[in-house]
Amino acid sequence: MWRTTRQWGCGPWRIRYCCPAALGNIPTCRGSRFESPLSSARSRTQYSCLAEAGIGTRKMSLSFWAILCFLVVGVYLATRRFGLWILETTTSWLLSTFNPGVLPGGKPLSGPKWQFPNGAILQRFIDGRASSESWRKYGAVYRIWSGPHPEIVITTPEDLKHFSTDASDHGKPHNMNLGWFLGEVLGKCLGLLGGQDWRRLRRIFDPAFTHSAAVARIDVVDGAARKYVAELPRMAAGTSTGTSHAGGDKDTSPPSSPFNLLAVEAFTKFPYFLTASAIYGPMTDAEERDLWRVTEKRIALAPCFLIGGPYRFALASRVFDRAAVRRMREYEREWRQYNSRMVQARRARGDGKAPVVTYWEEYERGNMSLTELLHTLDELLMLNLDVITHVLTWFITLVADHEHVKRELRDEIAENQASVLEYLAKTDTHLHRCFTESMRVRPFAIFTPGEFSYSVKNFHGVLVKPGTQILVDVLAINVRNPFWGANSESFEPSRLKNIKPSELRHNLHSFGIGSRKCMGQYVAGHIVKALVVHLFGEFEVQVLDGRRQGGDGYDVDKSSWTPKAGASLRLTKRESLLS
Ligand code: HEM
Repeated sequence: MWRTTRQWGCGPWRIRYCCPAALGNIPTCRGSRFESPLSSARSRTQYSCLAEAGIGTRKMSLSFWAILCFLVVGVYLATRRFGLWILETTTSWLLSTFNPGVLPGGKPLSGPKWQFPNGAILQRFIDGRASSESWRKYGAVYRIWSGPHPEIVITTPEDLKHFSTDASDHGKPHNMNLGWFLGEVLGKCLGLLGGQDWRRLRRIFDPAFTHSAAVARIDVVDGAARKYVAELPRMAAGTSTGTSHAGGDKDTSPPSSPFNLLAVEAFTKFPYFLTASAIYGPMTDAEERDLWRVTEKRIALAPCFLIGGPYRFALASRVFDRAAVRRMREYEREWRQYNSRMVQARRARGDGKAPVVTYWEEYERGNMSLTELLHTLDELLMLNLDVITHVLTWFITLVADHEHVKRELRDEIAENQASVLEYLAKTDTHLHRCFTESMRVRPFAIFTPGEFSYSVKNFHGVLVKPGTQILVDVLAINVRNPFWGANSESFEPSRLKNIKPSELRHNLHSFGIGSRKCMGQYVAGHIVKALVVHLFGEFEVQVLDGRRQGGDGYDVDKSSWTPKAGASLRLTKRESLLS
């Protein structure tokens, strides 16, 4: 029995399901049938009208529900199909209208649409090579988005030259335009600071990485490379790919030659621990193990830097992914403790000259904060782990895969066997040309991290606002640039023989521009070249797997933000070229 009127819907769609009170009677209502306790004709008439009205209402309610369902399903499907498109199109329009990054008097600017949830960050870092190619359609200067921030991409040597004119005064945007999560790990490192703060930190950290400091350590680097290469057969026995060519069950004894290695697996730790020893001085096995343990925690945080969305904001990160924030805080704590322990150990063994001790003293004197120190140490080690591994894996893969280049390198190594240390420091050698050429064709970042000028920049008529981040499309400069000729994509170190360094300034991007050039370039160069010399001096190295059918393509390891060589190599011991 109904005692009250029931209604669904609203406005014209409001339907009375059963309305006895309107007639002053109380019918019993069973299902959709009305049964009246009254028997008069009037009552019957009233009830028959009501019954008709009930049937009409029922029909109406059925059509209403059908239409409503249709609408709901339609909106749902349209949202699924076009919601993202609507969101991205609206956001792109809003951003390019209210935050264009360029001044109205100049040429208009186009570029790829803003993409959910972080602009073009993933395409830029994870799929840089394909993006650089597909974004060519936007012209010589175009705009991409980093979250809500406009970033202007330049692609020609003329614009790079113009951008470099005030390079010494370039600034860096807050947290590289990547948001809160990255800022908590790296926001105060020297590479992300500008102005006086950058100058202050660079003065503190520079001395251990100058050209002369790097040359003074070259014997350490050479000795470590020799030892590492000698250990490779043993290491191969313990890795997933380190199988002896002879086949058979895997055992842990060094494989008989030849044996196979994955380039990324085999050549990650060598440059890492050598860079670490440039900061901490000689390290024990336990210290290396501890460092690698903290590093693994840090590696696990890296995706949160690029995904964007909630990770751009403190509160949203905490709400959306509390576990990631907890892991980040845990890493912070362990990184601080690790460095503090290392300083104590150096002081205890009387090694006051280790750079880490000097850095710590600067912190104790108040010349930099603990956050600046720890973030910069992270930059030197953790952030650059991917960079230097990238360079090394491509250097080895490309040389191994070009017979004439490899032959020339072996001959040169043999000629220089009596003076390897001087050989490693030289820059007018085939070895150095191979190093530069591999960075030319396989840059670690297709788009530079970026920086901004404090003055208006006019690129092909586009007037970029001061303070807007500007990126260089490295592939456009290093490869598509007419300066490099028709076969610019191929790995041909001899092409560098007759090019003056001044000509390379705006036609090659390898270690950055102006006074913000890479601080670790000499140390990194020696490490990478030393390993290559000993590797090719002791082994015949061939690319076993990872070459794409046709052309110069190779498999790429995309497990991190730099696209490292994904090749596996076959190593065969040969008569040593080194004394
Ligand atoms: C062969 C390997 C390396 C290459 C190709 C390389 C390349 C670069 C590039 C292109 C920049 C400029 C980035 C920008 O535009 O903001 C840079 C900056 C920097 N690099 Fe490297 N890098 C390498 C290894 C290293 C290593 C091993 C270290 C650590 C010791 C290091 C420390 C730095 C620092 C501190 C900066 C920031 C400089 C500043 O802003 O003043 N790099 N590097």
